[in-house]
Amino acid sequence: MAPGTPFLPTITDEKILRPNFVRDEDERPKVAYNQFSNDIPVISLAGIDDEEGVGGEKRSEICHKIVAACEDWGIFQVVDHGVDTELVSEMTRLAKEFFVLPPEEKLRFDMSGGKKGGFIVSSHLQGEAVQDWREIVTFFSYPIGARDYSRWPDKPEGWRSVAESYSEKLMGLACKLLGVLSEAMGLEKEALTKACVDMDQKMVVNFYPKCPQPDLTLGLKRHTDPGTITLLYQDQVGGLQATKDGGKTWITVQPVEGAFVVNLGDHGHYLSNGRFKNADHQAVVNSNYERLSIATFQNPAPEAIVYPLAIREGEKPVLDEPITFAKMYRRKMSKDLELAQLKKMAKTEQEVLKKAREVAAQHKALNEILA
Ligand SMILES: O=C1C[C@@H](c2ccc(O)c(O)c2)Oc2cc(O)cc(O)c21
Ligand SMILES: O=C(O)CCC(=O)C(=O)O
Ligand SMILES: [Fe+2]
Repeated sequence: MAPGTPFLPTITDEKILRPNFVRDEDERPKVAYNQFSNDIPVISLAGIDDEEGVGGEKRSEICHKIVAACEDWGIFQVVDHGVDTELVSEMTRLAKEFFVLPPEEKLRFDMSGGKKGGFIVSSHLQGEAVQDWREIVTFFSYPIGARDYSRWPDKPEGWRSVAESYSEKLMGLACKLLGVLSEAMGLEKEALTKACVDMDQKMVVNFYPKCPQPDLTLGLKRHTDPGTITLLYQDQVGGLQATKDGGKTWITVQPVEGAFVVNLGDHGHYLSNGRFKNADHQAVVNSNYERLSIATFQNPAPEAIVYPLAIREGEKPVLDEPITFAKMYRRKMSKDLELAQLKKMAKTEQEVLKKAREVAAQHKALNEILA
């Protein structure tokens, strides 16, 4: 590796995890990457476009399943979703090929200096105390007019055209799902997409290399997504975990060939006045296999106003006042950072206290010997 190249999890063969990847005990994985659960429903979308009346029962059955999953977990999987299998496998092939490029090629898109889009180790959040065991490449795909292709990978060949088709198809699928949720809230089909004003879409390709000590770290720490809805394509390795009891118990989502994992983010949660959950999730890694996932985040425009669209009888609004998505996002990110830094300080304090106790015990022992 050229001198000065930053540490990349893809190119190390170290057997001991570096300390900046080691999580506090309470954050470490509790369930194995391949101990799969079927608690998260897998929903076929075949028939979702049927008109009301003849065949309409199929649509209403699908809608019921989606709504129940959103109320229970805020996360579900979809199959028969209409996104071409060939397109998905082309996108995943290119994504895998990107991560095996030499470091200097990936680092042409380095975004650690605060660039909007590109390649980075661990996270979009700079200044986190502990790093995630992942490399990502991220690019902004909607609104189309705002695309900055200079921050999209230009290798492997074909990236741009495949990513463009993939992003268009996923935008369509996301809008379809938001239509279902709008209707479940008693609103017109377009209500949620309209609340996003001009919907943003951002792709994050996550690559989780094999890890020497996977029990000590996470591929992606526990979080909720900030936006409206996220569609995640994952390979068959496994590692996505969800919790609905604040992190006491975790389940590993069973990978399903060709499926998208759909989860609601904070914006979806607030617009439904808390009726639909913002899925609390994380990704764990392992020492046997590398893993790839592609997250498509559907977010409102930064200036879109965030406030519940439907407040049911007897409910209080989950937000005190309307705020813009940009403000909501900034607040979330600075809260996340603050929490991580407080934890780091508390850890340092604990270490200082522990040292002080050890020194005091040594003094006591010495005094006893000398007495
Ligand atoms: O990478 C992610 C994952 C996710 C996220 C949210 C909040 C966190 O504190 C965190 O560590 C991860 O949602 C994202 C949202 C983005 O806008 C960009 C991302 O890269 C991500
Ligand atoms: O890779 C995964 O399984 C989770 C990815 C994720 O949660 C994200 O990118 O926000
Ligand atoms: Fe996520």
